[in-house]
Amino acid sequence: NRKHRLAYDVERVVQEHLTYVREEISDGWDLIHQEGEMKVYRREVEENGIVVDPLKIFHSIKGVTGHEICHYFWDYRYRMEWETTLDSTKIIEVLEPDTVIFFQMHKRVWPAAQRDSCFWSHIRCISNSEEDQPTWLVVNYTTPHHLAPIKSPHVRLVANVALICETIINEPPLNIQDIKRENIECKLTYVAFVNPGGWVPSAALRSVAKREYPRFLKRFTSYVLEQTRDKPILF
Ligand SMILES: O=S(=O)(CCO)c1ccc(-c2ccc(C3CCCC3)c([C@@H]3C[C@@H]3c3ccccn3)c2)cc1
Repeated sequence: NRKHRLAYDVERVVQEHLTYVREEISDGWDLIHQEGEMKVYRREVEENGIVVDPLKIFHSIKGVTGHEICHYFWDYRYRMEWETTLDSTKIIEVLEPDTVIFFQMHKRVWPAAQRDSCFWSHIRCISNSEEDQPTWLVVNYTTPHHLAPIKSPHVRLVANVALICETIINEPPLNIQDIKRENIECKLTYVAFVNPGGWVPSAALRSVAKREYPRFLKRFTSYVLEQTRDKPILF
């Protein structure tokens, strides 16, 4: 039986991401940016002349767990502290404790019209059978909502975004409570399928994406490091 009206959609999209995240970077993906452990790949795709380039970022961050990364990404309370490309974000519906619906106003990227987005956002822990750490993930997926009417001149973004995290414990000490932050590492995969929802100059959008995604992920992961530095590890 269904937990809420979007439960089937959430399940389907989560399973899709779990299937594709393991897919090796095949040909057709260009490495467009590399910075330390961060590798940013993009495929150039246009639909009806609109740039909808899929984006895939691999990154590993020492000193935090996948649970901590997903917690700070999903929880709206922190969003405006790390998201510099938003004018506003608000929860418009809580479907269940780990699934909410957000409405966001994105900062205008001249000369394009201002974008807004409405998506369900779901956080989940997937504990695999082996003893190693579970996988944590967050999915943000566009959904219509009566409290998020599309109002001109704003253009509704269409987004399917996932942040999938594994936690690695390097040189595990004998008992788990002795694990220190220098023993842990989060390996994350961030995928974003963003359709700007209306025409944007291709070159402009590609250069904005190339600049903004690495910046956004770097700022977000630095924010989590600083928030968790002196807190007990959240596995
Ligand atoms: O990871 S999330 O779910 C975090 C929750 O907020 C997410 C991240 C990014 C976006 C996003 C929204 C708008 C735009 C463009 C489209 C036309 C004009 C603005 C872009 C383009 C790719 C460039 C971009 C990339 C990163 C950050 C901002 N800008 C991306 C949406 C959701």
